[in-house]
Amino acid sequence: MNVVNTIEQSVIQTENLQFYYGTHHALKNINLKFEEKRITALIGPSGCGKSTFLRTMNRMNDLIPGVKTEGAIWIGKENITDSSIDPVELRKKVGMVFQHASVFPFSIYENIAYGPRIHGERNKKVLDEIVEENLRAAALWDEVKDQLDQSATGLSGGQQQRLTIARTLATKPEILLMDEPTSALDPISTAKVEELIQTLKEHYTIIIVTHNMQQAARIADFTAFFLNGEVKEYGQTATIFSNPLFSETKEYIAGKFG
Ligand SMILES: Nc1ncnc2c1ncn2[C@@H]1O[C@H](COP(=O)(O)OP(=O)(O)OP(=O)(O)O)[C@@H](O)[C@H]1O
Repeated sequence: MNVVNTIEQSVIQTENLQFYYGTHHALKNINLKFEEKRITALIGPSGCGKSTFLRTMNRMNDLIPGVKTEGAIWIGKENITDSSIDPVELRKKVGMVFQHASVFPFSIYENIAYGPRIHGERNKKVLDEIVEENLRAAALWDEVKDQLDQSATGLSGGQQQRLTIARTLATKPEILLMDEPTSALDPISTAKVEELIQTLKEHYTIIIVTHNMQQAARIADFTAFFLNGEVKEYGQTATIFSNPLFSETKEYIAGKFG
């Protein structure tokens, strides 16, 4: 089943999206609209296609040999599955945060400044501003402002994840894709990252894969339940969790399979 959200403010929208790993049909006719400056959670059992779907939205799957995408993914008027789209430019607009924080083995400062510098920014004052602005945006500034020259690898797991988010924000994305961003974190770090994600929706459209049902219920405005490569059910999170249409959704949320 495919449910199209009727709200007009969508930033990214898939249309009859199909995805194949060789002969394996991993995504089947996905039609979803993601509303601007809202958090959408993608939930569903292992292997149902959540990560594959997330990766189609910034063309990360292109790197895998033998894959095929059909249908369209619209960002504004652009179909980003089109071969004319530069994936490097696309990934600036559609940033991605992974399960494990991927800090560079450099200083905290350099983790943020590196990207803008390789894109040509040489002015130290401007770089200082970029570092501060993005560390603040990722709710990390107060914790690290006196140790910017120290190695990022010395930070806690939760701080490293927020640093990874700060680095992603420095590319000025519109859309943030998050693939289980807290699954490797302890409960306190998870709470801080969740709080951060909720503040980020003021400026960004966020799509997050999570196996943590409480997390989806806490932070997501909308939820899409994936099953066997299809969107089985989509709607407001409160409705999906309290009054789902399908028994499969209800059973998955209740932890009866997964
Ligand atoms: N690189 C790949 N090559 C071939 N098949 C793949 C590849 N990555 C994923 N698949 C297959 O595609 C299907 C969807 O996988 P995907 O990782 O998207 O699911 P998922 O819902 O994110 O699972 P999980 O919750 O366990 O991360 C699975 O059958 C998986 O085995």
